[in-house]
Amino acid sequence: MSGTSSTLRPPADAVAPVRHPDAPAPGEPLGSHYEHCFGCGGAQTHGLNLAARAGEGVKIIAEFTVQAAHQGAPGLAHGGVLASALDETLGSLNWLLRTIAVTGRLETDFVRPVPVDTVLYLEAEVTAVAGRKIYSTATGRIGGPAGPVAVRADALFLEVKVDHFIDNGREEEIQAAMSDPDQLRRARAFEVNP
Ligand SMILES: CCCCC/C=C\C/C=C\C/C=C\C/C=C\CCCC(=O)SCCNC(=O)CCNC(=O)[C@H](O)C(C)(C)COP(=O)(O)OP(=O)(O)OC[C@H]1O[C@@H](n2cnc3c(N)ncnc32)[C@H](O)[C@@H]1OP(=O)(O)O
Repeated sequence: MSGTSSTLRPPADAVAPVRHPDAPAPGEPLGSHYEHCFGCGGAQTHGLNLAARAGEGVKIIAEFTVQAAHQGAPGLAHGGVLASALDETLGSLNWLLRTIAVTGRLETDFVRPVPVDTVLYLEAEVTAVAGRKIYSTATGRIGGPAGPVAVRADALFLEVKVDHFIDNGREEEIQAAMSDPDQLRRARAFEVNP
């Protein structure tokens, strides 16, 4: 069973996404946007350690290897972890638009079980933009980049200002991030007019 709810269908006045001229070149690794990010941060022992790179157009390609710490049923990846991998890949599209956006809605189809040690080959693409709304879609394949689809998702991201994090994040981490020049540099990479 699959399907997408009407809130994830772009409105009639939506426009095609535009890759920002200063976006990372196709093939370029994106690195982590925040070292403590569960999805891409190197400082998270049980995180996904998802490695993403820019694709052509407004596309991202990423890989994630399912670890024993990611199990739900014996020897199988937890569905929430797989949804996180899709969410992280979709979130990485921000690098190509140079926009800061957060997930508003994420709809996931779990098509095939994904065993521990499996490499999930992920691809995400922005399909349309309408004002602050960014519509995107992603797949996760197993057995190789052209293997069968195991998971897929459609999403709506909402553009936000950096204040979204400053106003809502726990004080301790916000202070640490704001006093880290490397973190500020990464945050600026998402802003059109840094
Ligand atoms: C100095 C420190 C800096 C540190 C930062 C460093 C780096 C960060 C930079 C970039 C981050 C980059 C990458 C991140 C990568 C991966 C992470 C994965 C992504 C995530 O994991 S991120 C976490 C999960 N995410 C949230 O934590 C969001 C919580 N949430 C909210 O914060 C609000 O909910 C928000 C902002 C989403 C909306 O709030 P809002 O007030 O701005 O907007 P509003 O409600 O007015 O809606 C406007 C129009 O969107 C429609 N709309 C809204 N929500 C909708 C929904 N859910 N479904 C369908 N339609 C929706 C309305 O219906 C209306 O539509 P219309 O205009 O047609 O009426």
